[in-house]
Amino acid sequence: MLELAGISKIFRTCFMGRNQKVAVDCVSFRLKEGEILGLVGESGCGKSTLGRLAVRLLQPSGGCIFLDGKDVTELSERQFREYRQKIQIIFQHPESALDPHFTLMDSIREAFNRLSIPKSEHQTLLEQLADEANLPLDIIDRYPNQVSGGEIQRAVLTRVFAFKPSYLVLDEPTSMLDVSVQAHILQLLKKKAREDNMGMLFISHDLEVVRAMCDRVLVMKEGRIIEEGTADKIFTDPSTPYLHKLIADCHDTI
Ligand SMILES: Nc1ncnc2c1ncn2[C@@H]1O[C@H](COP(=O)(O)OP(=O)(O)OP(=O)(O)O)[C@@H](O)[C@H]1O
Repeated sequence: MLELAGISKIFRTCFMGRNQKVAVDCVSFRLKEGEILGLVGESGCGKSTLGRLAVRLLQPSGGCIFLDGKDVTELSERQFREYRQKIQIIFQHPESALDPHFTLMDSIREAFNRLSIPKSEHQTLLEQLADEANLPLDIIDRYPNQVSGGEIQRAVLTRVFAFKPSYLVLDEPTSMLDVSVQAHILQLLKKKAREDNMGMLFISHDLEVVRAMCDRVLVMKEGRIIEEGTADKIFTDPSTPYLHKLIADCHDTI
């Protein structure tokens, strides 16, 4: 279980930190292994900040993060290293996750090396992971600028799957991809959640996708969670005007 308890993030935004922005305001939720939890809300409400807090890319201003029962909030970067593999994040712009000077294979191999996987096992493991992520092996020696956005995202997934994470934060993972590639990657993620019991925090503007993907949904407004429920309940019976408007705006853009 990944648990965030009363998590806040305040950004100090000008000289001497005199201006401040409360991006996340005392948010609590639990994510079970194998569960896909959606996070929706208007632009700027704090979704990405919350995702980054969950994987400790940002240090919270208050509250606690528990990973499988262990309080990891105050662990140093070195102490957190053993947990880092358990919780991974995938961003909207896949190219930002890969070094442009590395081939796709170099980036994947770097994960194998971090995991101290013997060289003799690299090829078999690569074939297995690339197959899962639908990454064609004939493009593996190319650089990120020589492949499509969908192929980069598949390479990112191959790399991330190598860590066998228990939890994955997905921050708009397919919004830059065309619709057919998007559908394949979403299917793949759902299969992974179910078969490998991976818990996923799925951040998206696309409420249709959230409805199709998620078991439960959190609705965020101005740094707080204002509504929470099963995907069916949230979308068929929204209880706040804010969520009504989000749903209506989403239909208008389709
Ligand atoms: N490093 C930062 N310094 C100062 N303010 C920040 C920083 N990062 C985010 N913010 C502010 O915190 C608020 C929440 O930002 P965040 O990116 O989490 O929103 P979001 O819901 O993910 O938005 P979007 O859907 O547009 O990506 C915004 O007002 C943003 O301007």
